[in-house]
Amino acid sequence: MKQYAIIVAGGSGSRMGSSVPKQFLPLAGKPVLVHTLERFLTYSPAVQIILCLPADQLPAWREIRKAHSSLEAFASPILETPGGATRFQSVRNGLALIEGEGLVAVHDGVRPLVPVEVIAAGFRQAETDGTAVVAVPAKDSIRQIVSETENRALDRASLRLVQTPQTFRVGLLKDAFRQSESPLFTDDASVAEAAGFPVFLVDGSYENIKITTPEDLLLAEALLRNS
Ligand SMILES: Nc1ccn([C@@H]2O[C@H](COP(=O)(O)OP(=O)(O)OP(=O)(O)O)[C@@H](O)[C@H]2O)c(=O)n1
Ligand SMILES: C[C@](O)(CO)[C@H](O)COP(=O)(O)O
Repeated sequence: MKQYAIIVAGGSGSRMGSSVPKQFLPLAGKPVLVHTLERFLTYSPAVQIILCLPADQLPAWREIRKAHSSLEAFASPILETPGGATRFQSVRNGLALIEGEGLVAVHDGVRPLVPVEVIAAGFRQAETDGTAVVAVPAKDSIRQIVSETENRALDRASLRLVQTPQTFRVGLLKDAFRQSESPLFTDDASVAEAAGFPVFLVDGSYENIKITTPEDLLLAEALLRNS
C-alpha cells in the first residue's frame, strides 16, 4: 500500500516564546524539522511527505530545504501546503492532497527524535487494523482536578501518554476529518474516535519527545549526543 506522511509544522510555537517558529530552531546543527524529515527518509525514501507550514513561513522553509540536500533523497518531492489556524485544520489541508487509498502517518514536525522502528510499527499496525496510535505508559503519578478544591489520584496503569505518528488507512482518516472541529480534538486519534473508529495503540518511545518549551531543546540535544 502507498504510504504517506503528513508532517504538521503549521504552528507558531507560542509556548516556546521564540520569534523563530520552533520547528525551524537549530538542534544539533540542523533545524528541528529537518531532523524529523530525515527520520522518515531513513524509514523509507518511498514515503510521500506532505508538509503543512504556516503560510508566511514558506519562503523560510524553502531556504532551509535548499540548504539541506539530504531531503532530495525522497523518491517524490515533498508536497507543501499552508497550515490552518489549528492542528486539526492543518491535518485537513494535508489530507486534501492525498488522492486514492493507502496509509497515512500524521506526525508532529516538532518530534524530531521519533525512532524509525516506531514509524515502521505504526504503518504495520495501521495496515492490519486501520488505526495505529503511538503511546507510552505514564511514569509519574497522575491526579485529576475535580474542582478548585478537590483532586483525586488516577490509576496510572490504565493511562497512556499519546505521541505521534498516528497512522491510519487514508479513507478512514478522511471520513473522520469530515466532522466539524471540536476543542476536544487534541490529536488525530481523538478525531477518529469521535467518528466511531476504534483506536489501536502501538508502543512509542520515551525519546520521542515533543519540542514544546525551551528545556525540551536541551533534552533533545542531550539525547542526540548520546544516540
Ligand atoms: N495550526 C497548527 C498548530 C500546530 N501545528 C503543528 O502541530 C504540532 C504540535 O503542536 P504544538 O506543539 O502545539 O505546536 P504549536 O501550535 O506551534 O505550539 P504552541 O501550542 O506552543 O503555540 C506542531 O508540529 C505544530 O507545528 C500545525 O501544524 N498547525
Ligand atoms: C498530537 C500530540 O502531539 C499528541 O501528544 C499532542 O496532542 C499535540 O498537542 P499540542 O497541544 O498541539 O501540543
